[in-house]
Amino acid sequence: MMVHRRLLQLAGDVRTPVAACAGVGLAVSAAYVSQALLLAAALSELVAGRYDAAVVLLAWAFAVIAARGLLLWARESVAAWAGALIRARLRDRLVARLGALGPAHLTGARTGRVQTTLVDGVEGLDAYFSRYLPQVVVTCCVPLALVGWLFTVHAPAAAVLAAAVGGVLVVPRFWDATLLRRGRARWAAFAELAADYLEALQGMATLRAFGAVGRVGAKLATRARELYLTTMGQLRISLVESGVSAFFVQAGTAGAVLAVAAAPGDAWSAFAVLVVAVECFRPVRGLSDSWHAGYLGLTAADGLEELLSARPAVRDGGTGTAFPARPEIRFDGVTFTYPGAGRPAVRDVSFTVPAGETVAVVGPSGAGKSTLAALLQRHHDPDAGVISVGGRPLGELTLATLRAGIAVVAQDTYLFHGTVADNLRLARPDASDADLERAARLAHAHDFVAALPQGYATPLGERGATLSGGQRQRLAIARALLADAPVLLLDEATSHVDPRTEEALARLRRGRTCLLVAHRLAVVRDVSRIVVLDGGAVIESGDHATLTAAAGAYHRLLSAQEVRT
Ligand SMILES: Nc1ncnc2c1ncn2[C@@H]1O[C@H](COP(=O)(O)OP(=O)(O)OP(=O)(O)O)[C@@H](O)[C@H]1O
Repeated sequence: MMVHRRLLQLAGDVRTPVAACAGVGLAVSAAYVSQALLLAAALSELVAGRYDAAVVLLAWAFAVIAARGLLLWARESVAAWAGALIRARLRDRLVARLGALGPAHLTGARTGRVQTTLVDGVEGLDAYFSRYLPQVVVTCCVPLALVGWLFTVHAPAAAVLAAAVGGVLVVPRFWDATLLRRGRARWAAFAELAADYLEALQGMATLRAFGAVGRVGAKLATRARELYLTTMGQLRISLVESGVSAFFVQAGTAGAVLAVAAAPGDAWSAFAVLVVAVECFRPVRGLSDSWHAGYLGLTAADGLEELLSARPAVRDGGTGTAFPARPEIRFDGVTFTYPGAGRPAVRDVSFTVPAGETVAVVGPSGAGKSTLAALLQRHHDPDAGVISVGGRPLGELTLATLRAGIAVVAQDTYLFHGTVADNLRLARPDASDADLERAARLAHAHDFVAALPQGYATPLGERGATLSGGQRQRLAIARALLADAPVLLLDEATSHVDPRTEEALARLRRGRTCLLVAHRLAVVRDVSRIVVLDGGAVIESGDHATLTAAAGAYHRLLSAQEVRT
């Protein structure tokens, strides 16, 4: 019986559908038992020569058979309904959990593993909760109830059956720990294989460019073999379990017959023992039939445990729901080290972005620019120092308020597999078609969108694969315009842009407090102040003119880039 602590906890979330499946399962068992006992009673009446009574009992038995047909149909329908409900509830819960964990979790975990949990894990749990767990309930209730009743009819046979039922329920438990261990190994192998496949598909162009397709194919084949070996290991355990169960079922039935032979009673008790010996093991056979459902659920438990017990990088403990209008942004002595990293990514960083103005953070690769952007969005919290908007520390606002107050335009825009309109409405689901067009016009995106085969209703393909980088970025600008957030974060968004995109970006910045992160100084224009970051620390700050005149780090960075270009 594959029951796992975490799966039982999760069952609490889907108590009603699981209880409904178990209820119908018990009703089906009751129908089997009633039919068998009616037949036993009819046979004993026949032996006694009371044919009329036998006919009435047989008629009842046929009625029960018809009712059982209906109950079996109901069991399938309820299992399908419960499965759909369970899948939806679990996915909602897991997706909400992923949302709370944020990008900080996804940089630590392999996307393929998370995807395996969300898709295969949830599918596995559907069958576990809608079929296996209800059958566990039936298996625990029906044999015990039947054997208990049989003690009132034929005590010696009941004692033999009680021992066999005890054996079938208890002895296989000795293999549970091994089964769980092998299940974990199998899930780990399965999730790693899925993650490797996803990575190989996503990086196919790079693999081909470096002639590495064959090598990666060989690695995938090794992984697939590991999965095969762990699956076979688990199946071997299941065969031992099935053998032990089959032994107790056969031995119990034979022992009950021998007990009747040794102490024969009337015809009714003999027939009753025979039918109970069959019926009390029927749920056990049903549980063996659902073995695969139990096994899938058990193996998925670890992936779910990993996801559900992961702690979010930041706590959503704020209560403020009003994002300040035209706020000033302040970084005050901010220090942050990534978990597991040896040294801080940013150290004692202090600067201010005045309300409605733009400040650029520049610096070489690894200087800490993206880390500051991530801290502003509270993907992480600083270890020391405070970041505030409009005088309020970020932690005072709810995460939803904070994120609604900051619009982000990055160099590499993520577009989803939907239409242009769907992607724009990500920023404002209630935006009208006219709103979309207005934002797209301001972002200089309308003309190319209108030229697409279905205009705003054109599907964009995965990650917006059917558009150029510049077109994707203009859609991102339109999205940010629609969001109408008071704070703007431009993360390398000004690099490699054409003049029309630059004009759209300038329009977007107007009136908003903007933090502009840039690697190349040539793209930093029209900003109030430049903060030069190196090795995680602010080494200089000022406007273009003073920094150039100072001939310091900014000057050296500028000269180096001019030489390179
Ligand atoms: N998830 C992470 N875990 C551990 N260390 C990280 C992580 N992300 C970044 N770092 C480290 O933090 C430091 C700052 O990185 P960051 O990405 O902020 O630099 P950057 O200035 O944005 O660089 P680039 O211009 O190349 O994007 C680097 O030393 C980097 O290796």
